[in-house]
Amino acid sequence: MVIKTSHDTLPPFPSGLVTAPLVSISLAKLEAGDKAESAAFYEACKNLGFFYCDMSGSQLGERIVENAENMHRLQKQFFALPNEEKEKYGRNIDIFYCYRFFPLTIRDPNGEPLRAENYNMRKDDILGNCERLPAPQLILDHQTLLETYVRDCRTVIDLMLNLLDEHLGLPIGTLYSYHRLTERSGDHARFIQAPVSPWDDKRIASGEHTDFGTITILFNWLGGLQIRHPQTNEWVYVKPVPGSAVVNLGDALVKFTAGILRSNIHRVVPPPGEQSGLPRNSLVYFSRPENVVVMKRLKGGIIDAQPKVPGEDTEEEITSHDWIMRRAHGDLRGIYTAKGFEFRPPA
Ligand SMILES: O=C(O)CCC(=O)C(=O)O
Ligand SMILES: [Fe+2]
Repeated sequence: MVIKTSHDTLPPFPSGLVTAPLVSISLAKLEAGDKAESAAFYEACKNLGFFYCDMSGSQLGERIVENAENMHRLQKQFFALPNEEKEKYGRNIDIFYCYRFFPLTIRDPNGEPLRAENYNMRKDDILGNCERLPAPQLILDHQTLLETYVRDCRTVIDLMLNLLDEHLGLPIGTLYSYHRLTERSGDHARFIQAPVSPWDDKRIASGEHTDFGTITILFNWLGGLQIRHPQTNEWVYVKPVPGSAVVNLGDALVKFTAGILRSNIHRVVPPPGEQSGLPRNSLVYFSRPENVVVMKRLKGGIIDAQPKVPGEDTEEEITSHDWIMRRAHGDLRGIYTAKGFEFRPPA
């Protein structure tokens, strides 16, 4: 079944662009224990670290797609709030979560700099694992949607973690034991909005990154996401596919598996072709290890046979919480690959 989404209300992704070689993995088949699908999933996790997750035919998946559309409507309402209102839930509350914006050099008709914006909602706030950070009434009014969305994304991620355990030769439940839903972690849902803006090499270069958590579930409606093709090193577009999420692995899984799994570098550029005159939204669910987990290779299974990663012996022990903060704001900016950590100072 093709799930109804709002992609067809927007101009189409241009034909003729070089696109990334993402395989499509069926959630319904993974849920049904299909061995060939599970093998294809594991290959994608080792080779590109990015794949489409086709949600059709899965009750859970179809609810996620429907709610991604509801979240998309909610994020447009949120970003349409007056700037002063959004700023009440900004850096004064938390340096990482809540509302963040980056003023651009382009201005609106009133001379105000346009903003690239995001709004980060911690899973622990949404699930009641901690005292809630203040949030606008609009967000509080959508608690059921937010909670369902978080739980559903995590059900998909937890299924994938168990499959990874199996392929890595770890006891089933090993990876989940570092990602328990009830424990504090950096998991969060993110709304993203970029205004219509011209191509800007410097800004785009400063946005190249790998995700630093575990597994990311992404929905977007317009093109603009690009990954660096691991063989050709060219930047290639990831075409949005209605009814599918883009799933990618983050650096925590590279580190836990000493480089068996892959987190691919990616970036976001202005939407291509006919889509270029539109603001761009995306919706992301980031999963991350529990705050207290120490970020180092796991013991057991085929990980033990992995060669040493450069720098592994001399690296200081760091918890997931500190790793995220230092990756986001501090002295650990960069990408983490099978070759080790590559420092990338902000442009
Ligand atoms: O907007 C997108 O399509 C991707 C966003 C992304 O890569 C991120 O927020 O980490
Ligand atoms: Fe990302």
